[in-house]
Amino acid sequence: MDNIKEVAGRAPGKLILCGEHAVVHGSTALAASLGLYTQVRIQTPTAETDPDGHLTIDLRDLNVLLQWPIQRIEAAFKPLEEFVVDPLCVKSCSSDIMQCIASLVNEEDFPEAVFGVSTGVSAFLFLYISIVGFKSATVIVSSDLPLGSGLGSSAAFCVAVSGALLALSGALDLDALQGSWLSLKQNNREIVNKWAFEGEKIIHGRPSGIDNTVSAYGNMVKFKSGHLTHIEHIFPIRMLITNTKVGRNTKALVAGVAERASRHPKAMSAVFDAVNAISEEMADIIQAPFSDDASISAQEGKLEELMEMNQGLLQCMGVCHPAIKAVLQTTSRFKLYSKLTGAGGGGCVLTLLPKLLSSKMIEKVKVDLESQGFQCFLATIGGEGVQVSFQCTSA
Ligand SMILES: Nc1ncnc2c1ncn2[C@@H]1O[C@H](COP(=O)(O)OP(=O)(O)O)[C@@H](O)[C@H]1O
Ligand SMILES: C[C@@](O)(CCOP(=O)(O)O)CC(=O)O
Ligand SMILES: [Mg+2]
Repeated sequence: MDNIKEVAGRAPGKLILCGEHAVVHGSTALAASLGLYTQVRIQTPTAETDPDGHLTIDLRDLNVLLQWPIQRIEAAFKPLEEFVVDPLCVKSCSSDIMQCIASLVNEEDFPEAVFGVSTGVSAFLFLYISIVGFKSATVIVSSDLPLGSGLGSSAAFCVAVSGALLALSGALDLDALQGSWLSLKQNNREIVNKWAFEGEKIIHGRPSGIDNTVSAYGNMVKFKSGHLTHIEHIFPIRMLITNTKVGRNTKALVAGVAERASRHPKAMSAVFDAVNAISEEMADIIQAPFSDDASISAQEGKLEELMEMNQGLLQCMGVCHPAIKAVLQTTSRFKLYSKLTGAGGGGCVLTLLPKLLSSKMIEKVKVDLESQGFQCFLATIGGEGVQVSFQCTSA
């Protein structure tokens, strides 16, 4: 019998092509996975390497290392009369559970620069204790994604953590091949996605579920009121991603849009309806057949117009930022169309790069944006969703 020595999970970030924020209020949105991943490695110690039992989490991107004795975690959860550890029974983090988690997290003195880390740590502890219980482990998290920039790092974190923990618990139906990344079966993706959504709730407050869904399933999805439709994405889409490097927090931005919607219910409902129509049209264009460069250019022209309209409506929702406007102005000087992606308020902006745009011109746009202090990159769109891998030792 083999003993699991290390389990890893990895999950991609995402681009929202259309419909962010409105999707929280029931509109359709369109998103694609990104070829940038968050990786979570879980090492299980032996009685010799950790005789007293600890849970250690090493958040490499934030330079934060936390450790709790397992007994301390058990003591924190003692007030809960019934706390069920069951990887197959997905539950929400109740206020009682959150109080126990807060008693552990509040003991930590996070540096000011990593404000926001406590919600990620709380989500991690909730998932860990719910899925594997009061067991020792060292968990190492690292990501290719910029955190808090609209590319779904929170969802990639929750999906990768859930995938790795479910694999460790034995709840996934896998043909374990050591060392290689394993794709999950549909029913396994579903349970990873459900747990990740519960984690994302702790980080976002009121998530739509689109980010964790596209991270779990990969490729391109259309999403509305919790329902996912896979999009056949044969149309070639190239996007330049520009990170304004203005930090922001999704939870606060989502709450701000909800407040605006409660102040102006009729006007905002019209805004959300318009976004719904734009997302539906965009999905149709992406799935429509195309024959030659001329038909591609015609479809790109429509996508550009829809992106411009979506950006205008995001401004109506109050989630733009002067840095985002600076990116829009710069790219429009090159006759390119852009929109913010994710929660806005800073973060990343997408610019559609038409198929016939030369690499020399793309370079010029990048140089201009980077001279203003922004960071530009191209990334592949529509890759694999969550994957797991194992390293075992023979007992
Ligand atoms: N690699 C990571 N390590 C630790 N925490 C992470 C990581 N990725 C995401 N998080 C958590 O997610 C939060 C950022 O989520 P959010 O504000 O939704 O932005 P986004 O999802 O657009 O990156 C961070 O403040 C942190 O709590
Ligand atoms: C604003 C929203 O539509 C997307 C947020 O994405 P991100 O956390 O900024 O990557 C919120 C959601 O759908 O849960
Ligand atoms: Mg997020």
